[in-house]
Amino acid sequence: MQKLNTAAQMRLMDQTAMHGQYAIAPAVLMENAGHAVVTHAETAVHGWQGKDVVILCGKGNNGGDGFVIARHLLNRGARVYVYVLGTVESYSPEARAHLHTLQELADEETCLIDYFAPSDKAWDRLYRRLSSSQVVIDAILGTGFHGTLRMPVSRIVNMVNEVAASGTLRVIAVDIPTGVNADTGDVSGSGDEEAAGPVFADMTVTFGVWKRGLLLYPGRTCSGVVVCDDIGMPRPLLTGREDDGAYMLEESDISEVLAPRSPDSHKGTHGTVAIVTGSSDMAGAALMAARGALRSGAGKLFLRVPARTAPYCIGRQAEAMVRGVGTGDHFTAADAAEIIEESRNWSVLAMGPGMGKQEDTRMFLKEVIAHTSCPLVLDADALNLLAGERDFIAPYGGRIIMTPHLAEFSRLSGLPLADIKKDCIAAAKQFVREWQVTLVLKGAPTVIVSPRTLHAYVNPGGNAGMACGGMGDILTGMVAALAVHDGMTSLTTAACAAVWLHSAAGDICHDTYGSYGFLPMEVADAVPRVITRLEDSRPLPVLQRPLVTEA
Ligand SMILES: NC(=O)C1=CN([C@@H]2O[C@H](COP(=O)(O)OP(=O)(O)OC[C@H]3O[C@@H](n4cnc5c(N)ncnc54)[C@H](OP(=O)(O)O)[C@@H]3O)[C@@H](O)[C@H]2O)[C@@H](O)CC1
Ligand SMILES: [K+]
Repeated sequence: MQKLNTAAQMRLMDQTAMHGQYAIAPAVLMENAGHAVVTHAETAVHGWQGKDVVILCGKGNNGGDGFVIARHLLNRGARVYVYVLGTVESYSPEARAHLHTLQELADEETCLIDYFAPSDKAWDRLYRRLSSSQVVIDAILGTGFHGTLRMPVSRIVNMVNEVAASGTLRVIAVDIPTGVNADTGDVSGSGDEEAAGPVFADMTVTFGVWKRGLLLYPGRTCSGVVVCDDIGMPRPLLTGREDDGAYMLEESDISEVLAPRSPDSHKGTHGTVAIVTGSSDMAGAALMAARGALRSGAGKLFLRVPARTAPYCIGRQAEAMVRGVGTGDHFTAADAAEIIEESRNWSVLAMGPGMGKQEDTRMFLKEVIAHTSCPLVLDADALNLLAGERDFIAPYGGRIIMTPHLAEFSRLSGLPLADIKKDCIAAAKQFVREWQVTLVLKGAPTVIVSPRTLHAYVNPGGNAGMACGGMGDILTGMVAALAVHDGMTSLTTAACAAVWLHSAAGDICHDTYGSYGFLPMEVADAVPRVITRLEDSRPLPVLQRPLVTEA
């Protein structure tokens, strides 16, 4: 799991490293940061030897990193053209010290320093320099960026993007591309066509831990390949958990919690999953949720649909035990007692996909939520029906996982879509604080929030081919099956595992089909392959390791 920090958390981390108990000299961290960029980017630019490199150094510490980078590039045989956008006096002591060293190395041949003062001539010179170079280092702004890029930075960034678009210039961003908000992934110029956009980098070398903006869209599209270097930060600062924590899920997090099946297990051991959903014109949603659960290892699967929907479901998924409930084409309050009674034998109950938005289905739903005791997964129409029902839901929140996509989340929470998109982690946390449920906010990326810790877990996987009706229904079934999987310590853990497996299965389909036309059922069918891959990569427990290995 990788920590995802905000700019403020990064500042605190830097301050603690430098001025707290660890007392690391500020110039040392900057030195390590600059050196890290040169090292990590070397392969991406096919070696520095003989390269012409433009280094754009802003007036903050991101610019200071640029001075260090210039020095190391000289040692590796590059020619550097350093553009200094601040005044010498305005730099921090450590940046000024590194600039001083660079000034001592300046010459006409390999190390040109340009104290950039905008004029027609200066713009022209910069454009020509960018056009004749192979690499540009974006050390203009880092975590200190806010708002919309101002002159002269805005014009410099436009120029970099224009020249890079011709394909001859590689763009390496220092810490985060200039113009990307480190907290939210929002970018300069979004929603304002007149304003300058952010730098579009081929690679970003980020320091200490990931910044949230590198993973959240649209910032993610600007970051290229991201490499994180610890730059020698003390380990407790890199791994410590913060109150307002956010973390990026990794494969190892999931393989850790997906315990291997015991050889003497049976279907009863692997959870009895119930899916109570569907309506007459949406039987497919119920079937897809069922397939998601079955492909994720549900031991037994009960599918309960409205009576008139049942003929469309019976026999379509042979492993599911299907029965119609009531007499109509949607659930009504009168159907609740039957489901509540049956739920005593179920380990988990999922509701919502294709359920319809009838008023009496709302009554059904509330009755079932209030009178069952197993974990509940609520998706799609269940969420539409529960819009604004915070006070009703919160007392049951500890056993509820809600899985809205952005539009459902907007209806449910009452938050405008634009605000959610602007800072989806903050919106998700605020919601969980109030509703007390485990939240899976589906989107690119999907964010999971725990009601116990309010930590947010961001899933980096998945692809545009998954933007298709039915993908969410598959996930609903997967979340339900994993909620009762051995080894899941909480509903949040199960939700994280399901989301990660779902996207990894989607990525397998993407490898086969590309971004168009693979089906939700195919994603479900790829899940066992992902689980097998995880099992194969898991180190054997000590007792299962062979004592003698043959040479
Ligand atoms: N020990 C450490 O701390 C370490 C830090 N490190 C490095 O420091 C970086 C953070 O440095 P930082 O805090 O100095 O901020 P930084 O990103 O350089 O920018 C500040 C300048 O941006 C300007 N500015 C803001 N918005 C703007 C806009 N819209 N348009 C135009 N200008 C705008 C703002 O101007 P102002 O708005 O204040 O007038 C201010 O002058 C971090 O990303 C990492 O690279 C590493 O060396 C490791 C050790
Ligand atoms: K930068």
